[in-house]
Amino acid sequence: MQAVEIRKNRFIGAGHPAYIIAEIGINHNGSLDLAKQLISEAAKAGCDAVKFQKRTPELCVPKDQWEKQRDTPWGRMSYIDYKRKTEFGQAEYTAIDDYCRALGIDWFASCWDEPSVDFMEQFQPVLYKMASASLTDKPLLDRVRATGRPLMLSTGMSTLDEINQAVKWVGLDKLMIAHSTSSYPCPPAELNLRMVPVLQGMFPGTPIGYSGHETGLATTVAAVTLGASFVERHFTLDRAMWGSDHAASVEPGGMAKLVRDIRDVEEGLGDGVKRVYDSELEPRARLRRELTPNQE
Ligand SMILES: C=C(OP(=O)(O)O)C(=O)O
Repeated sequence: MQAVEIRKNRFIGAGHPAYIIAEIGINHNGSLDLAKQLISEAAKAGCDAVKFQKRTPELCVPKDQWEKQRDTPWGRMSYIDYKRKTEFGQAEYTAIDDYCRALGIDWFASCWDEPSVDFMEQFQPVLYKMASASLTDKPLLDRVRATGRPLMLSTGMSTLDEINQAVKWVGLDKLMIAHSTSSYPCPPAELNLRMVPVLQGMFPGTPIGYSGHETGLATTVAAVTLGASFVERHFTLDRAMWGSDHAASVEPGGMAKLVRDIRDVEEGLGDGVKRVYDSELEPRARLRRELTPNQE
């Protein structure tokens, strides 16, 4: 499997530590302060990157939903106004870019429409993520590919035919593919983690990862054991916060544990070459019975 170099000396793929992404998405609830706290906690937990979702609400919300009324922490308002209120713009993303640089953590976004890709380009992101919902959106995939940056393609809610079609459209250059199931939260029975090696078999030269929406941590660690070279989990300060993605997110303590467990598993997997370690010599001498020649 080839690795994709997303920035100088940071590769995603076989032989490199799993790239761990804290998906802030829309869990900042429109607050830059909250976004900064999330970035800081993700960096403390040892994550490689934080991720956001960038949309132009007028292009992403179907027209028949615009005027639907909704209760929000800011009072009752139309769905389109709510989406506008929770969308970050120039000032917030400039501050996020500065903050992430200062903390030494990567950041990028999934872009849900073409102007959002054009907007993100000013920040020269390490990569673009395409959400599972965008896998069949050829104009958007084309726009992202035209940037020449690495692409992480998520495959939730998709058939194998749709995945093959999307890969034909985008090509294999600097491509990474994430297995995912788009249920929030996703029950273990629908995680289907064996799709990680199946996708690896379908696309042998391409780093395969995992974008998880389960509530626990063990299954994300298992995805790494099965070969995922990057993982993404939603991230929140408090799962009880108002908003659609908080409940299926990981809190800072959980994220620190997840990072630690992934790093332990990566180290623990070893190289598969059987050897007797020096640390085993003393127990070996002490615990093995001394056999007489005719017992051997
Ligand atoms: C929804 C997203 O991703 P996924 O489909 O991997 O959950 C996203 O990145 O915005």
